[in-house]
Amino acid sequence: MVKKIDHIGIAVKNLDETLKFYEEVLGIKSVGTEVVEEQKVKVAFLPIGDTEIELLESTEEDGPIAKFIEKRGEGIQHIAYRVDDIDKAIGELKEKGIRLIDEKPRYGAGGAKIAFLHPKSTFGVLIELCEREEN
Ligand SMILES: C[C@@H](C(=O)O)C(=O)SCCNC(=O)CCNC(=O)[C@H](O)C(C)(C)COP(=O)(O)OP(=O)(O)OC[C@H]1O[C@@H](n2cnc3c(N)ncnc32)[C@H](O)[C@@H]1OP(=O)(O)O
Ligand SMILES: [Co+2]
Repeated sequence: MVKKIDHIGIAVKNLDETLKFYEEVLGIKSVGTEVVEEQKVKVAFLPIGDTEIELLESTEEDGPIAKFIEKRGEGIQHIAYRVDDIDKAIGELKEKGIRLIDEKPRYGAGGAKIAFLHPKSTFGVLIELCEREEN
């Protein structure tokens, strides 16, 4: 079902400050930022090897990233796995009784189709499924 790690999602309080660390200290460059209103986030993508780091800052006080930081502090919030066919993957997971946050794909950054699985059903990790065109 899963092809590779599409990205690792990291919740941060201040995207600009965090970007300085990634770009200037680690030398991993961002390919741009984008606001995804539905998820109440501003994101930056930083490709590294065959995958990407996704830095997420909340745009609203009640968004999932704001809530995560309030409860757990800054840090890794989700792991996104690339799938070829997200509708098929959702169907298979549903059949297996896995708790889905999204029963239908939504649109994420870069126009990807995304869907989240509940961490209570995945041994404690919030998993995002992600279908997109490019590598
Ligand atoms: C832009 C897009 C893209 O890539 O293109 C994105 O990534 S958007 C990325 C941001 N969007 C999302 O995360 C959307 C999907 N997320 C959600 O729907 C929510 O954040 C939930 C995952 C359902 C958590 O919601 P909420 O905090 O209200 O629920 P809750 O307090 O009832 O938490 C239920 C239990 O799950 C745990 N929990 C909560 N968030 C967690 C996380 N990120 N990783 C692992 N465990 C987590 C809590 O500690 C709690 O455990 P205990 O009961 O043991 O204390
Ligand atoms: Co993501």
